[in-house]
Amino acid sequence: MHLFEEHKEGIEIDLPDASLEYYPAFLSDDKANSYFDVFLRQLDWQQHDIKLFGKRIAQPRLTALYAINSKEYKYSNLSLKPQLFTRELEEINKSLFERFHLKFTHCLANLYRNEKDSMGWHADNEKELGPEPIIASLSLGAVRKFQLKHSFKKGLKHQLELEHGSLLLMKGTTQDYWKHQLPKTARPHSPRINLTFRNIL
Ligand SMILES: O=C(O)CCC(=O)C(=O)O
Ligand SMILES: [Fe+2]
Repeated sequence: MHLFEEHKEGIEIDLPDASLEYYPAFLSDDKANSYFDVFLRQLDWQQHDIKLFGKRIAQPRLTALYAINSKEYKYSNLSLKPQLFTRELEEINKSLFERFHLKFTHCLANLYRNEKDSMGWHADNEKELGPEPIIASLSLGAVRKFQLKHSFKKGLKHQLELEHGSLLLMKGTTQDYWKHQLPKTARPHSPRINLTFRNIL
């Protein structure tokens, strides 16, 4: 009982100019397993092209956008039209409100099919997210490395492993001062799903 309670606690990741909280067991293993299966089947996974140095290339992952409204989300030269939250996404959104009193309108889902899929260095600082956006990032499936680097102070970096059922909250000035990425890896990995809940104004 006591151990279980401890696991529900968040860990503050202490980095300058950032505000990061990591909840290793935000979801129970059972709940995380069932969400992983549901989202893998249920979400409308698409592979979009992005422009990189003037060339069109396919994003090295699949994505799907969901929301409580029909507001589009623009990022990396893409404008995505959301579908309405599924019952399970609504359930998670509700639990984020109950647990943290955070409200989100959108969920950008990412599917990393294997170790070759990745997301490059970026900050989630689109102006529709408003100043000091809060992003709640839920991880399901394979454990992957998540890296952060300071945008202005050279050499300042951090790395963590995002576990099955874990939640990472990025708050405050994190997006103003830090970039993050999910690198590809050499070691074989099974699929990973990441859900990033965001509030789009
Ligand atoms: O997959 C992850 O953990 C990161 C996803 C991310 O940074 C994003 O969707 O903006
Ligand atoms: Fe991001």
